[in-house]
Amino acid sequence: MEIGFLGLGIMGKAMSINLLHHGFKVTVWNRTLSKCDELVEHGATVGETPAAVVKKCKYTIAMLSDPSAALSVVFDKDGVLEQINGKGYIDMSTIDAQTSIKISDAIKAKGGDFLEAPVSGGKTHAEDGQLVIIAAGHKALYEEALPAFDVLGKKSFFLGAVGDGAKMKLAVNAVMGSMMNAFSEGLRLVERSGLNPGTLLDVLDHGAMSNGLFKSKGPTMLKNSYNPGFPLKHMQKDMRLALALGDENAVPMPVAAVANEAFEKAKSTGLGDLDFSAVIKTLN
Ligand SMILES: NC(=O)C1=CN([C@@H]2O[C@H](COP(=O)(O)OP(=O)(O)OC[C@H]3O[C@@H](n4cnc5c(N)ncnc54)[C@H](OP(=O)(O)O)[C@@H]3O)[C@@H](O)[C@H]2O)C=CC1
Ligand SMILES: O=CCCC(=O)O
Repeated sequence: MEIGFLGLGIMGKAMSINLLHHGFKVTVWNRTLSKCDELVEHGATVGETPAAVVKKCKYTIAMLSDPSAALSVVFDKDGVLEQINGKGYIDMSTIDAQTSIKISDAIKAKGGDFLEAPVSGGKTHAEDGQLVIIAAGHKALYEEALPAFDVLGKKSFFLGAVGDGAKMKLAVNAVMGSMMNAFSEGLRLVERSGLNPGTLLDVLDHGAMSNGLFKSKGPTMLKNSYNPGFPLKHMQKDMRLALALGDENAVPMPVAAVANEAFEKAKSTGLGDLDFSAVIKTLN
């Protein structure tokens, strides 16, 4: 089956290569078109615009940076809406529920089907097909997309109405952003107390807080290496959107609010394009 793929950043590139390696025909588009070249080497075809991709494919996946990018690709000239009649559109970007519903309503009004399917898991999970997919929206489209989701991820959830997947993803990242700040403080505390931060990783790993995040980010943070797996600017976007969701639901989120401030500070000092673990640098 031919799948369209819009957005070849860190995640989109890994995900579309994975689909190609598993025998899917993939037509790609990226705002910076030159990024499609590497995908062509893996067997992809290039569409000149989002509309051209949608026209060619039964369903199209998008993996874009933020709500404004997600809206632009759908609503702008040569965008998804122009060719969506009778087709499926699956937005896997991390965006807020309101944006997702706006996209869904427009697509349905033009005769298309919509599924939101944000993911938990980062670059290496995308490369290894180990993402966790948190879908909501058109159930039949979810079922149709399962062969692709089975390649991209290790587990897929279907939560129901459009917006519910987006909200769940924001809750997951609110926890992750808060954990990263607590972890950073622990590492600095141990270091400044004259202890070996490597030992902290070991102690944590043998206790109740052993987890994949500390295991994957701890060693690179000790090497002061912040090549972006998950860009810090996107984590700050997720914290901002999660806090707005908290506000809508009258949920106090003091821990996430402080974590958001740390990511905001990191962004304002030029760390936005580094991995989100670079937030530890705000503690220098
Ligand atoms: N990295 C990670 O670990 C994870 C990321 N996510 C989420 O996935 C999404 C993508 O993340 P990631 O791949 O890391 O991000 P990147 O910054 O690497 O890629 C962003 C993509 O969005 C495109 N884009 C940005 N603005 C626009 C616009 N106005 N119009 C069209 N395209 C645009 C970029 O195009 P161009 O190349 O032209 O700039 C690029 O293809 C985000 O929502 C992120 O929160 C979810 C789970 C994990
Ligand atoms: O949204 C990004 C999540 C990154 C991860 O789960 O490793």
